Amino acid sequence: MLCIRRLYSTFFSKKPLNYEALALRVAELRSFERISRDLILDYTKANRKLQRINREPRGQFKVNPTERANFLNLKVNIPSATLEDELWDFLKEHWEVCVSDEEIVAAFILNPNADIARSFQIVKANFSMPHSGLKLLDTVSLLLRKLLKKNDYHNCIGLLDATYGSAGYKNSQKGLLKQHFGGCTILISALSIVQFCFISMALLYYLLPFTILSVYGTAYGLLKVYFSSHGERVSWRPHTSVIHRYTHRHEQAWMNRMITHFEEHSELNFKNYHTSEVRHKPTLGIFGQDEYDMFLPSTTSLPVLANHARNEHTELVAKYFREELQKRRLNWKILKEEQTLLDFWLAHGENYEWVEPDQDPGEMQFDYENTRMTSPLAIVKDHDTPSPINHLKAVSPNLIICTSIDGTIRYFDPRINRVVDSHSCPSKLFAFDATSQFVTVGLADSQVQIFDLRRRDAPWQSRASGLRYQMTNIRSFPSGDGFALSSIDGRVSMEYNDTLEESQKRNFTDKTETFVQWLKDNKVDISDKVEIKDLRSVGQGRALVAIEDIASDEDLFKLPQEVFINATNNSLIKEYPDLKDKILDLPQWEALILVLMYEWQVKGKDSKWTPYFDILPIGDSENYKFDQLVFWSEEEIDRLKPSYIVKRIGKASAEALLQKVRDIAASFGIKTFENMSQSDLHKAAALIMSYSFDVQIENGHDQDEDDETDSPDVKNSSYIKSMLPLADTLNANTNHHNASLIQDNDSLVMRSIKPIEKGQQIYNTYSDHPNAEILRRYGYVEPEGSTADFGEVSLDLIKKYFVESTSLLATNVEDIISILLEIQEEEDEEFVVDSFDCYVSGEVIFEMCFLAQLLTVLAKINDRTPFNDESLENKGRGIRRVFKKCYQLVESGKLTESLKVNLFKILDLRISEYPELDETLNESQLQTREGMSRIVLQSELKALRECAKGEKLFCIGDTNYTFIPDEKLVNNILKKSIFSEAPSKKQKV
Ligand SMILES: C[S@@+](CC[C@H](N)C(=O)[O-])C[C@H]1O[C@@H](n2cnc3c(N)ncnc32)[C@H](O)[C@@H]1O
Repeated sequence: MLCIRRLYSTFFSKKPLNYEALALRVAELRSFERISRDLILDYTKANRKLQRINREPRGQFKVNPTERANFLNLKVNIPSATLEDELWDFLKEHWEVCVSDEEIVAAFILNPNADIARSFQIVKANFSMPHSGLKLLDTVSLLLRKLLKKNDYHNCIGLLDATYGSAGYKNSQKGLLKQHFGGCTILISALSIVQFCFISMALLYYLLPFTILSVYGTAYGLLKVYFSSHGERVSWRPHTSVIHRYTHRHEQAWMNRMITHFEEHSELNFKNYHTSEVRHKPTLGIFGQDEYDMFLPSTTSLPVLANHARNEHTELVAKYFREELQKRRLNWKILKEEQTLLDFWLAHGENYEWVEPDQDPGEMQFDYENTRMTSPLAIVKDHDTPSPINHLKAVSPNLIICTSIDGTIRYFDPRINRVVDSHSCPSKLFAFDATSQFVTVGLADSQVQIFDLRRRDAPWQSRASGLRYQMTNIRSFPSGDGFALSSIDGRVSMEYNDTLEESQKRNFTDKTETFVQWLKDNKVDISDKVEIKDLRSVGQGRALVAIEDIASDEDLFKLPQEVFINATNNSLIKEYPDLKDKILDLPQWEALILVLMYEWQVKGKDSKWTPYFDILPIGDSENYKFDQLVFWSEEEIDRLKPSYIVKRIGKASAEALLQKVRDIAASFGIKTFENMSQSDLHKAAALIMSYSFDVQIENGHDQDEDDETDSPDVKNSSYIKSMLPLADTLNANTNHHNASLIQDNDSLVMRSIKPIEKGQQIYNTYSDHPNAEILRRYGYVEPEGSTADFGEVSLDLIKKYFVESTSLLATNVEDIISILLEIQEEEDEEFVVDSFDCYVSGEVIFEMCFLAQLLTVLAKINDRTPFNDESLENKGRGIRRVFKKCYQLVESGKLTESLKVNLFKILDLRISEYPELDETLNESQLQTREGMSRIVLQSELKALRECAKGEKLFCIGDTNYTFIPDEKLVNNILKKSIFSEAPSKKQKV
């Protein structure tokens, strides 16, 4: 028997198997009495085997398919479709046997070549066959699975309707239920009758309904629990009966599978759902609100995913599913863990990988942390002193970016488990976010750096954030074109990733507009003829420009006292009235630095002057320009040599002043005032130096004289050092000065002092300073030269000249100078100073002529009667006589001929100390520190050369000096013995 069965089971598929052989075997089959299921199964296998052979490339028959079909007139290559048709015909011939056997049905439908309609037909027929006992193969499920693989949801649902959802099936299920119900009732009744034997009839009468009810009640409860679909994508709508749930349980199970499949294959799974829907919703409330608690994204909100183009088909299928679920009393529901993920996502940002549909989000987080804990080698191995990771984000399956507080950013490739790139930021890194294009980090000092992922070696942008305090978080906009920043004080700033230039421009203009509005809100009256313009392109920051022609003496704006910041108008004394006297007792500088620091640093954004600070270099990084000499490095300062400005920078006195301010602030006992940073103090001091005004208290505006060091206290001054918004927006230029600040009762008015044409800049004056001093105080230079430019000749150079060029010895010269200093004291005349100005007008300060005249005459006297070895007392006597004679000489409008020669030589000596200067500097060079140094040197050199021309050297004031021979003066002086004490008349007698 076994032998016959084996024979039957390989009747068709035995070797050799080809089309001719199979056809012969089928013909042979006609003679069989009864066709067994094994034979049908074998035929199916053989037929499919031939189809498979067709698909395989063949070694020997490398001919094209049409030729192959007729090779040697043999039917060696019958198309699969023909074979499949033949198989179908064969099955139909033996339909009854086929459809009653799941194995045959499965063999037919599982082949890739099987036609769906035929599969459908055969499965449906198989399903409708009455079955006794357990089915070994669920052909419906097999076909459903196959259809799902092809994403053929319509046929899936069609098959479901025709099988598990069909009325016949449901009725059969109901029948089954009834049978169970009947069976149970009989069983309970039988048990009750048995009980009857032991208890009284009356008791049975009461007990029977109770027993029946409790049995059915328990059964119902169990069924309900069993069919309440936990953890599935679809669930029964409320109030769906247990009977319905029971009869439709396969339908529900398959709908669940189909939807999960659809979501995963259409990339509509939960991860993508977040990115499409949730970000538009302010709360999570939309989930679980009603029974249709999961919405599929609409066409417009569907995410555009790189590899899964969204298409209308997806939309239609989604709609179709919704309708089908409704029909079946089913809901598409959110899963608990997804809700958790959603919370997690909202709190931590997206891009956390959603690996499996039922993955625990907590685990995902853990996994990432694990990445750092379990793979430290990969992450830190190329760093000697690794700092712990403070942020981490996966921007793609191939790239995880992690950062450390020390400013390191590392790029980790999870595929190879290695850090593939890393770089460092200049300071501590507090906040981070990344998109597929940009990495944005928040650093110390409110700096933000944005890196383009394609070029990570240098930041794409570095900028100051809009926030003052330490950043806590950064979140990139979903659109990727900007980010939101938060800081520890609870502020949030929104910023755009536009190009640096665009963003700076926007920031700059926004700040100016806010400032102008603030001025108007504070009753600052501004003429319509002026406007604040952006002149950064020419290195002048903000500036006031005429937008209409302006006549002389026109008011350009009027500032009420309320907008000034000074010792009497500030929040510090308003909030701490007890400090008022203390502050007024301070010198001007100390007082203003303190009140300014309080407004800027302690009050911060709560200060009334915030919009003003936002346009000052201290608050506007785009207008950040602290080029005053105190900010220059030693090397930069060296470029200013031989200008004597290098000796007057005043770094040490600035430090001392700031230390004093610090001590005073500490004595105030204000906690928030104790942590002033040195760099902020420097900025405040530099700001006051270049932006403050000295406002006269009684008699009008008194422009700042040199009060940097010894100013009296505020209370006893005739002026008060003040910050004047808008007035300090005006730049200055000694050549183009066209407006001045004038006191007008309680207000200050900026008034034009000459006609100003439309488009011209309005220039105030910062007093008449040469370029070197303008640079020291204000950090800029006038490229065409200041009208007040001068070069300088030092006392040391004059001494050196006389020692090297005359008979005077160095010690003698020193004695002469010390005696002259005494005379200077006695006579209250100042002619021995550290350096002498030589103006660009060609004039020199007269004191220089006078000193040189004295030394010239003394040298001539020394030629005749050397006095080097005389006692100091004797020298003093002689030098006093020379002083007197020279004084008389210059008073009579005369100088000696040798003085003229010596003065030219001294000037030449000074000029020779300057390097050769290349005259040509382009616009951008002019704005660099190097360029400005050169301008300073050029300005000084020009002044010295003008003087050396001699045209105005001896026209000092109203006097045009004439020259006499030196001998004449010397003879006159030496008429007496000048270095020995003249005997008194009494003694003579
Ligand atoms: C009182 S503020 C004038 C307003 C300033 N431009 C601004 O944007 O805030 C003085 C500062 O302006 C700049 N400044 C003034 N006059 C200038 C000029 N003629 N050329 C270049 N910069 C000038 C210097 O940086 C100086 O420290």
